[in-house]
Amino acid sequence: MKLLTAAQIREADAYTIQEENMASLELMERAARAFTGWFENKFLPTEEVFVFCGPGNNGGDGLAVARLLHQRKYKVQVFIVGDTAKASEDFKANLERLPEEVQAQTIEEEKDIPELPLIACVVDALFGTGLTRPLTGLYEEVVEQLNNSGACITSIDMPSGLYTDSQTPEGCTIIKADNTISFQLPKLAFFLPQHEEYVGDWQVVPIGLSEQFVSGVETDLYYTSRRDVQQLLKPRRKFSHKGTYGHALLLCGGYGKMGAAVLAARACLRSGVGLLTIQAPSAGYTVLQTAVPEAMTLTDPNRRHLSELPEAIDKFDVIGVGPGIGTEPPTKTAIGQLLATSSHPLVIDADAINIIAGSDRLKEQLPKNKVIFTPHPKEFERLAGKVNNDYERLQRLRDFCQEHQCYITLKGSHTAIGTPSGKVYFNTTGNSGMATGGTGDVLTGVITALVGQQYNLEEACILGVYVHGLAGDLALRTVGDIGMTASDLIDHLPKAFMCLQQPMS
Ligand SMILES: NC(=O)C1=CN([C@@H]2O[C@H](COP(=O)(O)OP(=O)(O)OC[C@H]3O[C@@H](n4cnc5c(N)ncnc54)[C@H](OP(=O)(O)O)[C@@H]3O)[C@@H](O)[C@H]2O)[C@@H](O)CC1
Ligand SMILES: Nc1ncnc2c1ncn2[C@@H]1O[C@H](COP(=O)(O)OP(=O)(O)O)[C@@H](O)[C@H]1O
Ligand SMILES: [K+]
Repeated sequence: MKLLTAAQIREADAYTIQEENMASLELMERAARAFTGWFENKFLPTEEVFVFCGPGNNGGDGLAVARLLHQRKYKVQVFIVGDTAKASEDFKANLERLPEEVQAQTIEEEKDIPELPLIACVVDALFGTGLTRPLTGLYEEVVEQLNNSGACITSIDMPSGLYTDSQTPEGCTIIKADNTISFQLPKLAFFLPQHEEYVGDWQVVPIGLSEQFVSGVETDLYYTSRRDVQQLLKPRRKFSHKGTYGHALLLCGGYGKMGAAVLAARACLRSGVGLLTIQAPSAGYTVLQTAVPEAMTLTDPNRRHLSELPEAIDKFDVIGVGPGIGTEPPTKTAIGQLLATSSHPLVIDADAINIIAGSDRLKEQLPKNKVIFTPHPKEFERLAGKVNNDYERLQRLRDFCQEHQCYITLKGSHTAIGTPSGKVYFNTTGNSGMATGGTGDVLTGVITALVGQQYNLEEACILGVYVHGLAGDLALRTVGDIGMTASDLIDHLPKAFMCLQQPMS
């Protein structure tokens, strides 16, 4: 699914209004109804609701929401901040529609800002996607007081003060929402870790924006929906055999880190690979043969770390390398040989990333359109350099993928997948239970298996990251977030694939 900029969202609104031959006020009413539907499911009508409205259409939404909540028996108070002389037409229309019983006050100076009860329910309708500059003066003061009030804040469309798709200048005041309910499409800002305390939990509610407009609009930013990945999933064929689904090689494990090889291997097998061979330091032989009996095990001549590539490496369809391998000099040499000689797709993780990050020569040797890197942010920084904020990191991700013609899954709460053509896909599955050692090794195994099954590299990244997060979400239901381990993810991979095989309701 596409992510749109604030400017494109404005165009989508205008296009929809024209296409459906309706008044813009009607689209605002739809938005207000969609928001109110979510609100009713979340908060009981016994709640006293304080709606803070700005001068634009976001404020107009707030006024419409206040009216709808009043109709649904909530006790509502409205506060209009600033000068309404400049207010938008739809704001003015909704102000007129506000029933007399709903108290509406104007905040014209600091002393007008109300003191809220200890447990207050606030709707933030100050600014949405039309924000053009940092909040100052009265707006800044209101937002600061709301943030300090301890109120439960729900933002309409955007937390007020946060830029939709570019870096908000340093030190600006922004609403710290508990929930953000966004219209039709999530906004780029929601996917960036630096905005966690402002956006809170976000959800999207549909308002029927023109599908024709959205399908025609140009963007290189996407987020993955269940529907997107279901379309990628390949059925297994009746007359297929293990040779149909690829022979993967994992170069993983080291003395004291043989578990990384076990996790990657078990995840690879649970993701549909036909055959799996692991090459690991000889100290791992018994461990691997015992823990992963389905895999074949080759031993490196070195007892403790990887020092050689296997013979006949060409027979493999894909090679996953990195988890647990360390950065000893013979391992560095082996990684250099791999990059120089391998004609296969490579899934490169962990210490293999660190080794390449430390050598410009190795970076130059990266085979084009054959490599997937799976770094966490620290590994990415080693590979691509330091950045000052999440927007810079995103740009660096695109630049690196384009320069080296590679794929990168930059791991995190919303893993960002960069492609050689400069596209970025944000993942939408996963949870904080996955923030535990070994879950990255699992991802390496999953993606390696998918490449082995002839998914192209872009598909393997998108599907692999999604199903890995989905396994985490399914594990959440059985073991919760605190007790979740990487092995739980592996155990839930089969169920995750089964979920994707179910038709969407
Ligand atoms: N379009 C539609 O049909 C639909 C839109 N919808 C809703 O509308 C929202 C977008 O509405 P919007 O474009 O009116 O922008 P909004 O966020 O209310 O703010 C703009 C106003 O604020 C002002 N301003 C900006 N920055 C400022 C600052 N720092 N400090 C002070 N003032 C500042 C700016 O005036 P300026 O001074 O820049 O001329 C202008 O007056 C969107 O998020 C969604 O909620 C839905 O109802 C669906 C249908
Ligand atoms: N808060 C979170 N929400 C969703 N996914 C997460 C979260 N924290 C970590 N993950 C996922 O868990 C994995 C962690 O990988 P990584 O840091 O490489 O772990 P390790 O090196 O221990 O295997 C990544 O796939 C990441 O996206
Ligand atoms: K808002």
